[in-house]
Amino acid sequence: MKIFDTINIREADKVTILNQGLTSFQLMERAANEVFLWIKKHRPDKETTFHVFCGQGNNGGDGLVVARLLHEANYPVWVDIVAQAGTPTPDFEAALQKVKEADMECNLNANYTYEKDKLVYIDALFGTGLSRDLHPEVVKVIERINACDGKVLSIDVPSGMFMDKTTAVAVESHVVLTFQFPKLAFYLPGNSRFINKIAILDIGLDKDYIANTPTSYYLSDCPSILHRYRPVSRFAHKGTQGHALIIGGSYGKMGAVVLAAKAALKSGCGLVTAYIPKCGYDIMQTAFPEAMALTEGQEHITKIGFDMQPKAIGIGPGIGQHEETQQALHDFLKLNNTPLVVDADALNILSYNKEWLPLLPENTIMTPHPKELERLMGSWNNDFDRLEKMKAFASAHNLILVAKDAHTMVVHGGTVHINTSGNAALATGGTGDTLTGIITGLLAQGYNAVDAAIFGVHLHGLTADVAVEHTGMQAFTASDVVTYMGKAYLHIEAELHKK
Ligand SMILES: NC(=O)C1=CN([C@@H]2O[C@H](COP(=O)(O)OP(=O)(O)OC[C@H]3O[C@@H](n4cnc5c(N)ncnc54)[C@H](O)[C@@H]3O)[C@@H](O)[C@H]2O)[C@@H](O)CC1
Ligand SMILES: [K+]
Repeated sequence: MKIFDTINIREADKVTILNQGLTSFQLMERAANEVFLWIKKHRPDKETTFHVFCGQGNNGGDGLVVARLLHEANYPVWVDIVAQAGTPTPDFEAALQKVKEADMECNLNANYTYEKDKLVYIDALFGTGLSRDLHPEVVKVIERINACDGKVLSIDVPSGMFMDKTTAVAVESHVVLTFQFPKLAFYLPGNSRFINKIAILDIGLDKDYIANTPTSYYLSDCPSILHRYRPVSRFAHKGTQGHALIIGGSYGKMGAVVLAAKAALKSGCGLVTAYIPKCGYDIMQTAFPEAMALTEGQEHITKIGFDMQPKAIGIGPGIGQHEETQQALHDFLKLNNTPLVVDADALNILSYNKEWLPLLPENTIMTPHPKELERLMGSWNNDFDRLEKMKAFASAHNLILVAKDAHTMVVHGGTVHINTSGNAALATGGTGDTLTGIITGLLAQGYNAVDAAIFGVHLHGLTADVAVEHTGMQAFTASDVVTYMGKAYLHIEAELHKK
């Protein structure tokens, strides 16, 4: 799904108005009606009081239309218009006129009469048009909303959130009902406290404009990753499903390579070989009998060489940073042309030896967590700066960056795919190793590198989404990524058959 910036969203509005023969107020009414229908579906009881806070731009106009529709449907509604939140737009004025005609409680001076129970706040102070810092009075309103017990529904955007720069103060919303497109700012780590759930409402914007307008940002939700999925052929055998090689492990860190190897096999590849130091031989053969094992070095890897021809290689889980291992990595990279996934200490070794980066095959996939990312490409000033630096780094080295976070981002060329699957259960040791295994396993099966990264990240998150119902959040472990991979695939198959 495409993520557009504010300029493209405005353009999409204009094109829609023109092509569908609408007025801009009719589009506002259509958008607000979608919000109203969502509320009616999710809040059918009519005892809830809706307290609508409106600014005076078009977001405030949306708020007024929603308030009127709720009133007409016999919900109790209060409206406060906040004078310092924008200057009235023509569509806001039109919406206000209709509110007045509907004879509703509408508080033009905004003296904020709060009720205690059964309260839902509708946040319509600012939308995508916020362009400068908030007036102190608006900050006060937002702080009061955030301090209250009621549920907060934000229309389009949590008010106060900037679309293209760092946000200091914004509404902490429970659900953002956003129009047509997900917004980039929703998925940035610095904005996490303002966002809980996001519902994307289709307001019928021009389909051709959406399809034909390029963007750098995409959301990877389940429907949009389906075209990257390669179901297993009826004629498959272990030879056609690909052979993955996982290189890693050192004394005390064998679990990482066991997890990665298991995840590679469970992702669907035909064969997995683990290349490990001798101290890990018994561990690997016992913990994971399906894997073949090659050993070299006693407690850490001192050389990397093998006769087999894997389809893909994942390197790094548990490998450590011993000097001999560093040299072994360098010598391996000089000779290797096989598609590669680099993780953990292999990434750290590369961070200390950036002159080795040109040795990586084109489209090598790197899977750094935030600290590893910083070591690789330097620090960033804010989330937007981080995005620019990731795009520059991936392009400069012809790499695919998988920047792990609550919303993992897959960056290649100038394009960023933001993942939506997964949950906080994944914040536990070893889940990164399973991601390396999954992506390596997919590469081995013949997925191209971009598909392997985007689909693999989604699949990995999905294991946690399907697992938590059974494991709970706290008790989920990296081994559960492996255990629930089958269920995650079944979920994807079910989505595929819905189409
Ligand atoms: N296609 C869509 O997405 C649609 C969007 N609509 C709504 O229109 C909104 C955008 O409307 P606007 O562009 O009017 O912008 P907003 O309603 O977000 O309000 C910003 C207004 O206040 C001014 N302003 C900016 N920063 C300010 C500040 N710190 N203090 C005071 N005033 C400030 C701006 O000049 C602008 O007029 C969307 O978020 C959405 O809610 C809908 O009405 C129709 C369809
Ligand atoms: K809003």
